[in-house]
Amino acid sequence: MTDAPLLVVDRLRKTYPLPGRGRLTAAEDVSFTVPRGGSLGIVGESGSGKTTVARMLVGLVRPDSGTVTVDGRPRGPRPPRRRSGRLAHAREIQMVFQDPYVSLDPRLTSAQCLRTALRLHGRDANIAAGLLDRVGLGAREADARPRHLSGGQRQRLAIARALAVDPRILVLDEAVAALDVSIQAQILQLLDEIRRDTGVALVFVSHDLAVVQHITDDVLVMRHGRVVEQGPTHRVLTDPAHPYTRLLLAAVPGQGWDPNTAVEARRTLAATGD
Ligand SMILES: Nc1ncnc2c1ncn2[C@@H]1O[C@H](COP(=O)(O)OP(=O)(O)OP(=O)(O)O)[C@@H](O)[C@H]1O
Repeated sequence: MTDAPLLVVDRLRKTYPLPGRGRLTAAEDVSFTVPRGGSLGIVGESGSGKTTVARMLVGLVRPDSGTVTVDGRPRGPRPPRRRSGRLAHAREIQMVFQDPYVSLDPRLTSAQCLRTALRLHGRDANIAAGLLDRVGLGAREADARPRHLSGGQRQRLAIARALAVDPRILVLDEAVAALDVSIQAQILQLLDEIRRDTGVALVFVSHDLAVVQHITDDVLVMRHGRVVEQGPTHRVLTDPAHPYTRLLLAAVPGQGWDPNTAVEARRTLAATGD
């Protein structure tokens, strides 16, 4: 066990071609670290580049430049060719998406889905029941196919499948955004427990500050592809240094919330060109 960070992301950059000429910079100079068992939130509005960064971490998007290193091992721009290398690569980082429905095989029951993932990674398929139990799914859900599960149950299954691989890092991209608030709270609590029990590190991508508030140690605020602020979540959310972070906080509905204040804050920020 060392004190070196588990995940080191160094100056990731990604551009996409724009229709006609030129390129859009979706991520520019994005750097951060996550300690073993740590949890980092990546927040920002729609289009700020969060998903692009998350996808570069897992290898679904190829960066123009920059590096991702897990436990001292640089991740190549493409998954390794050999099967053993590919499996080891998948064990480093797993991703859970906003809509698990599209990433779950509709033909498999929950138990079959987990057993398949466990076997693929050379693990004991008999621990499937324990994993289902871990995420709060019972015998009925074990035998159900995804279309017969609720949104929250499907997300629990997606988390269990990611855990079946025994990953070092779990990247969750808007993983609770489609769920209603009470189910969101249950899933967030579950993730927090899993982190404490297994030591898996979490990277939590969300447009919702309330979501990262409770389950992340550190937060990174993105705007127009750049990191405008990063630091301990409590500090950033209670004493934000950047006007854009203040704008995001003003936009969170709560007691006494006034949408006009949020709209006005945005106008001011746009006018300063910050
Ligand atoms: N495959 C692509 N081709 C071209 N442009 C893209 C592509 N993927 C993303 N973009 C653009 O890159 C920018 C960042 O998108 P990204 O999805 O990373 O943002 P985001 O913060 O995750 O937003 P959201 O919360 O809406 O998903 C956006 O302007 C988006 O239109």
